[in-house]
Amino acid sequence: MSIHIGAQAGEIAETILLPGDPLRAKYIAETFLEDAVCYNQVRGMFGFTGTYKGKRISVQGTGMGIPSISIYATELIRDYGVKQLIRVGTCGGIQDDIKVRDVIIAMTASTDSNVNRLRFPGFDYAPHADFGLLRHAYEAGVSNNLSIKVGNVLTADTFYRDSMEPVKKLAAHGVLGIEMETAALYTIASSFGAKALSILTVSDHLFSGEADTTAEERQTTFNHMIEMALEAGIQE
Ligand SMILES: O=P(O)(O)O[C@H]1O[C@H](CO)[C@@H](O)[C@H]1O
Ligand SMILES: O=c1cc[nH]c(=O)[nH]1
Repeated sequence: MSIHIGAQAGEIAETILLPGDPLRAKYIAETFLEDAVCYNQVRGMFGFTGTYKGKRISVQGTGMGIPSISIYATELIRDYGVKQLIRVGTCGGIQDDIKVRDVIIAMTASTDSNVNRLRFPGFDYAPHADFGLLRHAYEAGVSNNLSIKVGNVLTADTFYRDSMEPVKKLAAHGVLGIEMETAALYTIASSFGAKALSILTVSDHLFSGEADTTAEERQTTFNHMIEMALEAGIQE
C-alpha cells in the first residue's frame, strides 16, 4: 500500500489509464475491461485492474489539478512499478477549428503552474508526450475516422479565471485547449523514465459558445478516446 492507494504489490498493471473523474474510471473498467477487480477506494478515488484484448490494464482516477495527479502518478510509478500512464481527460477548446467532442492529443503542455520552475530553477522545461504512445493513439483514432488534433495544451492551475486575455494570447500561439494535469503527468513520468500520454476530449469551448457536454456525457460518451488509449497501451 502507498499513502493514497490501497492496492497490494502486483495488483496494478504496468499500463494504466488515468481519468480525472473516479466515476469515469469505474465506467471504463465496467465497459472496456474483462474481469476487472477494484484495487482502490481510498478517498473514493477508484482504481481497477482487468484485461483488454488479453493484456493486463489498470485504470485509476486522479482527481483534478496538478497536486492531485502528481500524488497518483508518483505513487503508481514509484511504489507500484507502473511504466505507461495514459490520461483520458476533458479539456476546453480554444481554437476556432476545434469543436466540442473533438479529440486532442497533447504533444506537449504549457502551464501557468510554478511546479516546474521549482523543479528547474532558471529554466522553462517543456513537458512532452511519449512518441510511441502518441503515434499508436493517433493511428487508432484515425482508423476510427475521428477528428484528432495533436499539439500544445495549457495545463492551468485554475478552472475559473478573471481575465481571458492570457488565454487569447495562448490561442494565438497555437495552443489547442485547456486542462489541469498534463504538464505534471509528463514531467513526473519523465523524471522516473516512464512513458506518458494525454488524450483529451473537448467538453466545452471557451470562445465559441458551443453547448457544453453534460456531466453524464463526460462520464459515459468518451468511448473513442478511451479506445485510442487502450489500443496505444497494449501496443507499446
Ligand atoms: O475530466 P478531467 O480528466 O477531470 O479533466 C478536466 O476536468 C477537470 C475540470 O473540470 C480538470 O481535471 C480538467 O483537467
Ligand atoms: O480544465 C478544463 C477542463 C474542461 N474545460 C475547461 O475549460 N477547463
